[in-house]
Amino acid sequence: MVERRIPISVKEAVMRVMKFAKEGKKEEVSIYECNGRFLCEDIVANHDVPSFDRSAYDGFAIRSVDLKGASKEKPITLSVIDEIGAGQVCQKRIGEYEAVRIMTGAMLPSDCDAVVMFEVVKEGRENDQPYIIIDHEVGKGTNLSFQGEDVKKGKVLVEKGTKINPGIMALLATFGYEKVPVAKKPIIGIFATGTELLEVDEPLEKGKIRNSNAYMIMAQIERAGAIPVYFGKLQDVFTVSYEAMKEKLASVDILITTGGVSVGDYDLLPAIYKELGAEVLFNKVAMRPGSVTTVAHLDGKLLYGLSGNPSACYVGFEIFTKPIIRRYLFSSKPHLQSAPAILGEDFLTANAFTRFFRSTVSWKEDGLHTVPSGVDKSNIVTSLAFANALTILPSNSTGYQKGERVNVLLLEEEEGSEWPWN
Ligand SMILES: Nc1nc2c(c(=O)[nH]1)N[C@H]1C(S)=C(S)[C@@H](COP(=O)(O)OP(=O)(O)OC[C@H]3O[C@@H](n4cnc5c(N)ncnc54)[C@H](O)[C@@H]3O)O[C@H]1N2
Ligand code: MOO
Ligand SMILES: [Mg+2]
Repeated sequence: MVERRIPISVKEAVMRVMKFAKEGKKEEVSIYECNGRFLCEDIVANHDVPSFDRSAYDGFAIRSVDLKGASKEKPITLSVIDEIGAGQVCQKRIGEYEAVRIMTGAMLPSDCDAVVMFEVVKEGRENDQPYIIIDHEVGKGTNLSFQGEDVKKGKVLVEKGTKINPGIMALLATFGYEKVPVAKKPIIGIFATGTELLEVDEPLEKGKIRNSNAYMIMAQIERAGAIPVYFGKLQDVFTVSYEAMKEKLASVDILITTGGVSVGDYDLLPAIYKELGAEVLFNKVAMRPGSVTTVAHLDGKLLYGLSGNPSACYVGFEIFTKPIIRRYLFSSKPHLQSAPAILGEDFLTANAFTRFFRSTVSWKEDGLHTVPSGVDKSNIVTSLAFANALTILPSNSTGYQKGERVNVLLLEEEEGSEWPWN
């Protein structure tokens, strides 16, 4: 008699996996190599930005008090006693009715409190001494960029676990991070199991298929921020598969297999977990696709038995493996980001299990819309190419109608969610 498996809810299954979530190791990499990596420490402003008051325009630094009462009828003349470009510092004292020619970004001389742009003054020269005539009052602080206006020292700017993007690169450089503290990428091993599998360079044969899961999972691992190591495919032969898994487990942080987790005669993973002495966290989840997803635990390492069916394999990874990788990368929002969306098509079949249909979401005037990205069956591979979301349809007996509000999990969004399963 075949083993009867009792399905547990997706939420329960994710909770069981997340009990093993931990922050990974840290390393420092050159700023040249950190784009796309995940910060393992918060980035805190270690000084004010800007760190001095500076001119926001090309013009003249003045003392606003000198221009009190200036008007068209009563213009005021200031003697220009120095000139500074960005990076230069004025060494002179600026006295009554004196000004300094100043360029954008240059430090405001300490005796001045405002800048007037070139465009609004009249320039002249007498006895080789330049002067300016101004016909209006200028308020204190005009045309300045103030110390700390951008950010004040001590502020937490970017939290650990955030993926470094071009804007964060600018912050790292601003605060002098020549070396950047990032999470070490976990190493995820992959075996594709199945006697029917051909490698990508092999011609098709009767009864055989090309192994697509390994390449898909490698790309999903990279998208999650980890390093995939593909150990090749395994025939459905117990001793060979067992020995190979046992050997490679030592060299990885997580081991993924695809296929062989259901109840078929050649589904060997349940017996392999037993022989390895691994604790199986679950082997049936009330979800489709991916109901056979199995996760086991051995000596601090997780073993993922993802389904052989491509769509089930894909979804199993995104729901159960990605958050473990993201926690490893220090994220406090490790799960896929969830968002409300409007169902773009009827989905009228009853669901005994929660359904995650591979979807294409797009913005319209009234919000995010979701439509299937292809046929909704777990053995389908083509729908995956166009999926940028998984639409969650909780189990019900009536199905769902076009226009209904649903939740989607966004596959490409960098910022995840803390817990999308409530
Ligand atoms: N009696 C039952 N049969 C099945 C059940 C069940 O509950 N009772 N569950 C079904 C569900 S649901 C799924 S999903 C599949 C899961 O099968 P396995 O995870 O055991 O995977 P395999 O049997 O090895 O393969 C399934 C399918 O996927 C193809 N495959 C396998 N590896 C790859 C690969 N690397 N690239 C592309 N395609 C692959 C394989 O050829 C099979 O067609 O079980 C149902 N059966
Ligand atoms: O695990 Mo299966 O994907 O539910 O079709
Ligand atoms: Mg099977």
